[in-house]
Amino acid sequence: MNPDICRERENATFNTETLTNMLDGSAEKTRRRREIESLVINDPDFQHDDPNFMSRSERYDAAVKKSSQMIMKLRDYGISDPEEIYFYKRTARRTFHEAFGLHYTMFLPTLYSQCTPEQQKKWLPLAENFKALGTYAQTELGHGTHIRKLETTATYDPSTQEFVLNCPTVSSIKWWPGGLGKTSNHAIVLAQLYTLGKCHGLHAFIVPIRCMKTHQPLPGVTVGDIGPKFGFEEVDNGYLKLENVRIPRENMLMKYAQVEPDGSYLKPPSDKLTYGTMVFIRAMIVGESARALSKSCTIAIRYSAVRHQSELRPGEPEPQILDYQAQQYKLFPLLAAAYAFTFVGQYMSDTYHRITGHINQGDFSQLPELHALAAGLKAFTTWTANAGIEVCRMACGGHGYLCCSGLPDIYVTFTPTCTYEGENTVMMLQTARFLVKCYRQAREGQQLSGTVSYLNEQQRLQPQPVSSRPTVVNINDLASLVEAYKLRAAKLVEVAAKSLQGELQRSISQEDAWNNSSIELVRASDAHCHYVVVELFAAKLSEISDTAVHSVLNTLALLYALHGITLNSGDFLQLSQITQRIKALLVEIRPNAVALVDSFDYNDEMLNSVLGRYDGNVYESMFEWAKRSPLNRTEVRSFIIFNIIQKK
Ligand SMILES: CCCCCCCC(=O)SCCNC(=O)CCNC(=O)[C@H](O)C(C)(C)COP(=O)(O)OP(=O)(O)OC[C@H]1O[C@@H](n2cnc3c(N)ncnc32)[C@H](O)[C@@H]1OP(=O)(O)O
Ligand SMILES: Cc1cc2nc3c(=O)[nH]c(=O)nc-3n(C[C@H](O)[C@H](O)[C@H](O)COP(=O)(O)OP(=O)(O)OC[C@H]3O[C@@H](n4cnc5c(N)ncnc54)[C@H](O)[C@@H]3O)c2cc1C
Repeated sequence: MNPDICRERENATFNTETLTNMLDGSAEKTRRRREIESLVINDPDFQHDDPNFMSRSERYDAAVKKSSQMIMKLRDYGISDPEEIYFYKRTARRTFHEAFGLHYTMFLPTLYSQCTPEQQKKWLPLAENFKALGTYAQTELGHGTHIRKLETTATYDPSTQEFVLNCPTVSSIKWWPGGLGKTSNHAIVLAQLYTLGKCHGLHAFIVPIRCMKTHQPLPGVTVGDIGPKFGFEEVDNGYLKLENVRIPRENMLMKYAQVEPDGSYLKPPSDKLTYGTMVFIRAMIVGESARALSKSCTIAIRYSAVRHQSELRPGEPEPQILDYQAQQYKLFPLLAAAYAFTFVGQYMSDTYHRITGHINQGDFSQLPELHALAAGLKAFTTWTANAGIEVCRMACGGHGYLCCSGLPDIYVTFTPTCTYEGENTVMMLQTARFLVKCYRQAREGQQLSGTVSYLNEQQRLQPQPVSSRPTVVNINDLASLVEAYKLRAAKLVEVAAKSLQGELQRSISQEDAWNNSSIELVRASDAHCHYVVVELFAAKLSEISDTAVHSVLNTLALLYALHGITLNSGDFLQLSQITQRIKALLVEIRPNAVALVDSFDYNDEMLNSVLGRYDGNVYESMFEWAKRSPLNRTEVRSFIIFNIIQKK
């Protein structure tokens, strides 16, 4: 064990196991999680070579094999709890995506949430036993964001009681769905529904695309892989062109909307229920932001504890780079954000399941807030985590640029979360749409609830416009900082609403007024989400009984809130002493930095990082990893180089 990293652990002021148990929910949950992870770690079937040493085809083949093995092994172990399945898979997957990922994350959840009981009876056994292997085909070459303009059509033929699916233009070809290119034999296809000559907008259909016996594309189906990407190399994101493909009427997902045998259309209680799977994934991505950022911080902080470089005081030994204030200022606010997002991810998942429970009982009243919250927090946390992973990589110097550091793979796998499941800017605008509506309701005296109730508070403090009220902050008191973030959010929502109002008074259209206020609208959503994160971090602290853990997390929460003020100082009164306070907090966190990342409890296999190894033996491991590179399997035949030199 590297002596530096041993010393770091000896210096910690709290018990990492206590914090790990808190993050897991209990000591028993930690035990069970580790037990499941060890099933993978000790399984020779999962000890394979680094995908970075493989071609794209080899990576895809390995991913399919691993997906298949996981299915069999989970069955053999009798593991069926979704959270336990997740622990098993994320250990086996390491940083990479699963070949059957979309089947689990979107195909199955769509069947669960949008099939009638009869349809579930038919499709769930097929899907749960992987006879029907599916994906979610919504995006087209011409449209990803603006889904009301998707062009694929599903036209009802009452004479045969079938839908005829077509991609009428090149821009209507389905493009991007994960697992579509080679793996899936079915797809949930989002298409414009036409019946009795009328268009009823976007609906979901189960479309067989490959023969379940031969796996060959079915008649009228052109399908394939879209080619190499920035990352996701083991995933066959694909294209799908449908030409007069006929499916039975019963293949339209009819839990909410129906087409009768005669073609008559029965509308859903809300036309946004078709969008439900997207809200689910957005809500789950918030937790993925926390995991990607916490893994990156684990790697960068452990490495920074064992890396010695440069000279802090002449004549003294080279210090650990973690002792540089600049390195702490890079990493510790990200460590704080990783904890903040861990708590927000738990809150978002709980909120999603609570509200969808109400929706399943027919109460749709909280759907708008759920959509706005999931959209905003998905954008806010992925933008922060995306940038943070790169800061962690660069904080590791040259070795961070090596694939064996794990950071390039974390980055290229995580970065599309800023785009997929709702491009972040578009999501922030969706949240703004909800905030402006709530602001107007508050001004009319309506009582708001949930995460926007602060807009009522600010109205009561009238007549001073929010924007004119000074932000007085007690920088040592988290409650005071939460208030500052609340006031900032209220201020920026008011600024955005007034910008819209001003535009409208110039008698331009609502749409142009909206577009001309987009900067203020996005900033208002960003401020709202930032307030929600700070508020949830503070609320979590009140649940912690262990004083040592409470103290170290309180320090992180103060750092997260104060650092956020310096990043947005234009929105707060710049408090000159904040920087001094941040410096003092960095010093306070320094002895606990390694223990804080240890508490995330990522085993080496899952971390997949030579720099972030638990034992800190970085250099020896880097050398061993490099020697395994395929390029080192053979010596370059000298005459090749010799001939090149000769030709000069
Ligand atoms: C491991 C995981 C791998 C995942 C891989 C990635 C998978 C994917 O990427 S799948 C494809 C994802 N694609 C998307 O997310 C598309 C993003 N675009 C959209 O969601 C929509 O086009 C959107 C929201 C931008 C605009 O939708 P549109 O129908 O035009 O609505 P819009 O006119 O803006 O608003 C109308 C109303 O609908 C509401 N609304 C919009 N979307 C939703 C929703 N999902 N749920 C509830 N309400 C919604 C709005 O709040 C608004 O309400 P109100 O009128 O009360 O203000
Ligand atoms: C790795 C990966 C996996 C994917 N998997 C799937 C999948 O499994 N199934 C699936 O259906 N799709 C999938 N997608 C597609 C993904 O959902 C879309 O790429 C995403 O919704 C963004 O849409 P777009 O590509 O059309 O971007 P665009 O909307 O064209 O975005 C381009 C730019 O236009 C801006 N913009 C667009 N509209 C507005 C607006 N109203 N106001 C202001 N600015 C705007 C955006 O902010 C952005 O800057 C995947 C994509 C990736 C990268």
